[in-house]
Formats: sequence, C-alpha cells, structure tokens
Amino acid sequence: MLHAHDVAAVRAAEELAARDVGWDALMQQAADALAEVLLAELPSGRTPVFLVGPGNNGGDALFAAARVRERGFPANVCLLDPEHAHEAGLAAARAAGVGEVDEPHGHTVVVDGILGIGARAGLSGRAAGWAAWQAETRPYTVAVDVPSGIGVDDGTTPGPHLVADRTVTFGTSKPGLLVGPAADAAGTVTLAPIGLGPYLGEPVVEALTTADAGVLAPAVPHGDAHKYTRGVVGVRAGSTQFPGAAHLVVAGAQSGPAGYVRFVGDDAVAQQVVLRAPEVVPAAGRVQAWVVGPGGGDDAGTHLSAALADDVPVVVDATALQHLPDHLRADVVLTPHAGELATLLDVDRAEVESDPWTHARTASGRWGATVLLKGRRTIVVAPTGPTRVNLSGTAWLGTAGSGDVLSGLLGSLLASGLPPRDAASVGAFLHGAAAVRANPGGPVTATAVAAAIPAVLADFLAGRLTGERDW
Ligand SMILES: NC(=O)C1=CN([C@@H]2O[C@H](COP(=O)(O)OP(=O)(O)OC[C@H]3O[C@@H](n4cnc5c(N)ncnc54)[C@H](O)[C@@H]3O)[C@@H](O)[C@H]2O)[C@@H](O)CC1
Ligand SMILES: Nc1ncnc2c1ncn2[C@@H]1O[C@H](COP(=O)(O)OP(=O)(O)O)[C@@H](O)[C@H]1O
Repeated sequence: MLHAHDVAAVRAAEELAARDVGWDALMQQAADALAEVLLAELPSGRTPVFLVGPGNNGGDALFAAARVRERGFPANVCLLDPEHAHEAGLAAARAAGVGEVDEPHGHTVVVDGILGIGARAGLSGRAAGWAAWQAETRPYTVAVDVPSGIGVDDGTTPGPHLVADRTVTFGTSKPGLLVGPAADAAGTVTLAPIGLGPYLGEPVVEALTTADAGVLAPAVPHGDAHKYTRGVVGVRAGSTQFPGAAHLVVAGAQSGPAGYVRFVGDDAVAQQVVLRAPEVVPAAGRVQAWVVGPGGGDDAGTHLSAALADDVPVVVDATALQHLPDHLRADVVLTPHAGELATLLDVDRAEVESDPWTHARTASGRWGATVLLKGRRTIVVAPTGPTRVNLSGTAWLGTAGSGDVLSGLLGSLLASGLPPRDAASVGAFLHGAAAVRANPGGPVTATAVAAAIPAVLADFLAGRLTGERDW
C-alpha cells in the first residue's frame, strides 16, 4: 500500500525524527536520495539547472547539486532570491564548484527545488515566470518533494506551478502527488525514505499496489465453500432503451468472486440476459449485495428503493444516482463520474475536476455513503478512514459501458464479503488492470475489460500481476 500524509503530519513527524537524529541529518538524507535519483535519471551530456527557492526545499536542491558536481557531473543553480537561500546548502554547492546562473533559460534539464511542503498553492513573481518558461519549453524536470506551486494537501492547481516528469518525495507521499490535477503535475513519484516511518500516524490517502492481494482475502473461497457462501449479487440494471447495460453489469458481476448472479428487471431484457449468460437467475430472491442503475429506465427510483430496503450493500450508479434519498449507509457505494457528481452537488463539472477529492468527501459526508468518483485516478472516500486512490488503468478505459462493468464487479466484491472501502478500491484496481491486460497500449471494449478481469484477479492473488497501468 502506498501512503500519503498531509503537511501537518509530515511536519510533526519531522519534528520527532529531528529530535532523534537532528535536522541536518534529515536534510542530508533527503539530498543524498535526491542525488542518487538524479545521477541515475538525468539525461547525460546536458547540464541541469537547479531552481532554488528560499526554504529547506531549496536547501535539498543545493546539497543535491553539490553531490552531483562532486561525482564529476556539471550542475548549475539558479537562486529565486539570492538574499534568501539555504546558507549551508549554498556554501556546499559553491565549494563543490557548482555553476551559478541568473536565469534558467537555455537549460533542457531542470531540478525544481523552488518550494516544497511549505508552499501556498500557486506561484507568483519570478517563480511564476519560471513556471511559464517551463510550460513553454518543456525541459526534462525532476521535482524535489513536490512540484512547486501545487496544492500539496488537496491536489489542486489553482495557479502557476511546475510540471515534473518525476518527483522525488521524502518520507511519505503527499495527497497532492496522488489526487487531482496536481498528481498529473508530479509525473512518476519516487519515494525516498528518510526515516520518518516510525513517527507518521495514519495516512490520509492510500493506494493499492500489486502487493496488496491481502485485501481480497475475505473473498477467496476455501474448501467447503459453495455458491451461497461465496455470495449472491443482484443486478437491477438495463431497460428496453438500454439493454446493453444489463449485459455489461452482469458481465462485471460474473467476473468477480461472488458465486451467483441474479437479474431483476424488464422481462424482455431478462430473457436476453439469460440467453447471453445462462448462469444468471432471472428472479428476485435473497442477495448479499445489489447493483442498481446502469442503463436504468423510468423505474430506476423504484429499483433503488427496493434494493435499499434489503439492508445489504448496494452499488448505486448512473440513472439511480438521480433518485438518492436524503441519507444512506456506509455500505452504499455511489459510483458517479465527475459529471454525475457535479449534478449531485449542484456545481459545475469543471469544479469537480479541479478539486475531485474535496467534492468526493463532500458527497460522502452529505449522504453518509461510500463514494467512488470515477476518472483517471478514481477516488474512494468512505465515511471514516483514509481515502483510497486508484493508480491502475489506462486512458483507453474511457469507453462506453466500462463503468457498467465496474459497478457489476463492485457488486460481486461486496457480495463476497469485502468491506465497502476495500471492495471499491480493489474493484477499481482490478478493472483498470484488466483494461491494460485486454489490449496493452490500444483500444478496448467494455466487454473485453470484463473478460480480462478473472485472469487479472488470479494473477493479483498469486502476487504475479504486472503492467497494471500504462502511464
Ligand atoms: N524539515 C526538514 O528537516 C526537512 C525538510 N525537507 C525539505 O524541506 C521542504 C520544506 O521546507 P520549508 O518549510 O522551508 O518550505 P519551502 O521550502 O516549501 O519554502 C517555504 C518558503 O517559501 C515561501 N512561500 C510559500 N509559498 C510561496 C509561494 N506560493 N510563492 C512564493 N513563496 C512562497 C514561504 O514564505 C517560505 O519562506 C520540504 O518540502 C523538503 O523538500 C527535507 O530536507 C527533509 C527534511
Ligand atoms: N482518462 C482516463 N484514464 C483512466 N481511466 C478512465 C479515464 N476516463 C475514464 N476512465 C474510467 O473508465 C470508466 C468509465 O466509466 P463511466 O464514465 O461510468 O462510463 P459508462 O457510463 O460509459 O460505463 C471508469 O472506471 C473511469 O474511471
């Protein structure tokens, strides 16, 4: 599991760590780790320019520039404010023979040490000018701790900021490196441990990795399992207008760990579902989880009420999102995309896209439900506990019907006994990985994504899942 902590938690941990080892040792560890990545990563034959701000982030950059120079490679520094630069760091850089330039222009490799976790989001003045230059010329950029100018704690980018190809972050990840538009500005994130681990509390954001199959353990059938102990998932989806959604939700439900799929809906649609998937039972009955809404018709509200009355976990998607009662339970999983969440919260879609985490939390708080906000980095917010962000997948997954497959898979995971946060986050993870598996580097259909899920799930359980994202 990847973990991210907010600025206050990092500051508190640094304070405690510094009591044990001293501030200087912490910074030296950070600079060492940064220099190692730079020496391994930086394109050879080009001189990097280290952009240096007034605080400790600039200090890290200065010490790292010194290390790079000491190892025989060229390095220039460019000070944002020559009156305010980390003194010991500047002395080290000068002693190592690092060059000094007044402006970064002309460099094609940048190390961004302007601001770190001490920054307010949005750069101004000279730093904003550097951000504009960087956006225009796109030098290869490594950010120190965080790209300068992002909203470190919320993942927003309300003003000028740098955009990195790689970010070397210290001690723990930060929310802004995982969620929202800021995460896109971070590029590939490398975690450099600097010994904060023992001093950090519970993370605010987590992300599943290929090593987290333990989350699926409660859903794995053992020797004496049968179809009912594996869980029954009930599907209330599709309509005469959108019969395909019924097939796709069923395909998603059948791809997961549950042992039985029921379908409740329009008779003609139910007949088609059974023709295509003969394992499905087209009748109401006891279920351990419901999926309601994809391709739903005028009766989506009635289906939602019926599902909620059953007192089992419910996945609420698409049309059913228009019929929410005032209060829901934590085992109800709402699965809007940004447009649907905007409608639910009566805001513009662009507002949700610029600050997805806040809006997902708002919805979770308002309804008391678990919210899975779909997108490039799908976000799962439960009423309590850390947010989970999904780092698997491919932009090719943005294809009609793939959300229907996801809702079916989530229903299966819930029916098999996973708690809502785990079901939602592992469902998004497997769904994204299946899209890559279905056709690496190219287009996929929702049907192909569903078909790829069982093998991806098996590989995940066996600890041999690779290539789970294409970015
Ligand atoms: N505290 C420590 O011992 C460690 C800190 N480390 C580094 O220190 C960084 C944090 O250092 P600081 O607390 O000095 O903070 P920063 O280096 O982020 O800089 C804060 C300074 O920038 C100014 N500032 C804030 N927002 C601004 C904006 N939008 N535009 C212009 N100026 C702005 C502030 O007034 C303040 O003077 C971390 O991100 C990390 O890189 C690492 O060396 C690891 C150890
Ligand atoms: N750019 C993207 N990168 C990765 N995944 C994406 C991207 N765009 C959409 N997705 C994923 O594709 C799925 C689309 O779901 P949804 O919008 O509900 O589609 P539909 O309603 O057609 O089924 C979601 O799982 C979402 O996270």
